[in-house]
Amino acid sequence: MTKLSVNINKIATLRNSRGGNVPNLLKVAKDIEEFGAEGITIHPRPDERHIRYQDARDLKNSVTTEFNIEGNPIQSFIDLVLETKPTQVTLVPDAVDAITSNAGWDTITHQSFLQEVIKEFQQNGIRTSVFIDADLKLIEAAAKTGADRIELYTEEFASQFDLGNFDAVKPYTEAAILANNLGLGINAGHDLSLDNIKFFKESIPNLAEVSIGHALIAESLYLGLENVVNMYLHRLK
Ligand SMILES: CC(=O)[C@@H](O)[C@H](O)COP(=O)(O)O
Ligand SMILES: NCC(=O)COP(=O)(O)O
Repeated sequence: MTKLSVNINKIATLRNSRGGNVPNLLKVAKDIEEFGAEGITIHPRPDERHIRYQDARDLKNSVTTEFNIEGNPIQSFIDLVLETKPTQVTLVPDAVDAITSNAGWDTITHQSFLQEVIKEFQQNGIRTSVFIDADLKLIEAAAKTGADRIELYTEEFASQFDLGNFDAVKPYTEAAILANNLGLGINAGHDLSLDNIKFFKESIPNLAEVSIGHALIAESLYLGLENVVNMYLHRLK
């Protein structure tokens, strides 16, 4: 079974556009859990344009499913994660001014840095995951960082799927087989949607978790949040 973790960045974006507390991020997260999602993901960015650092603290006291915090391990992010102690931290090498995540880690170049931060998170009881492209050399190097899991960066798959190029999943399948052999757990995310999730899940052996935000919230505008969460759960069975 693959767990669904809903990324609520877009709920915070909507809230921040008016400066008040509508929609209420904590209530939406609670409702998403009640609708059946197995996790809540946030990706605070240094400019706090959507998720604020205080949101992470508030959510820690309220989320009862798996809590996943994603981000680039700059010192303020490391401090926030060590303070809030989520279930999982997903390390993403996003530039400060990136509109959204646009690359996975070079686990060869940054191996010793990753080893160091991963060790610190693990010593604090936090599961670690490394955002990564479906590249076998980088997956091998990811295993050497000591990470518990990888998160496959699925943007390339999603854009090729939209074009009807279903073979684009092959590198992800191969990456997952290698990761399984190396003892790494497998997560995935970025641009996954109701259209592509079933095919992706069926192509990836032992897919532990997907985190989905942008498409899920957009789909909810038409279909409703509860329906959409359940449609994902159905496709992930
Ligand atoms: C790592 C990843 O792919 C997601 O966290 C994505 O970057 C969401 O962040 P935004 O909502 O800021 O686009
Ligand atoms: N880790 C991926 C994530 O949390 C959501 O990405 P997206 O669905 O907003 O592209």
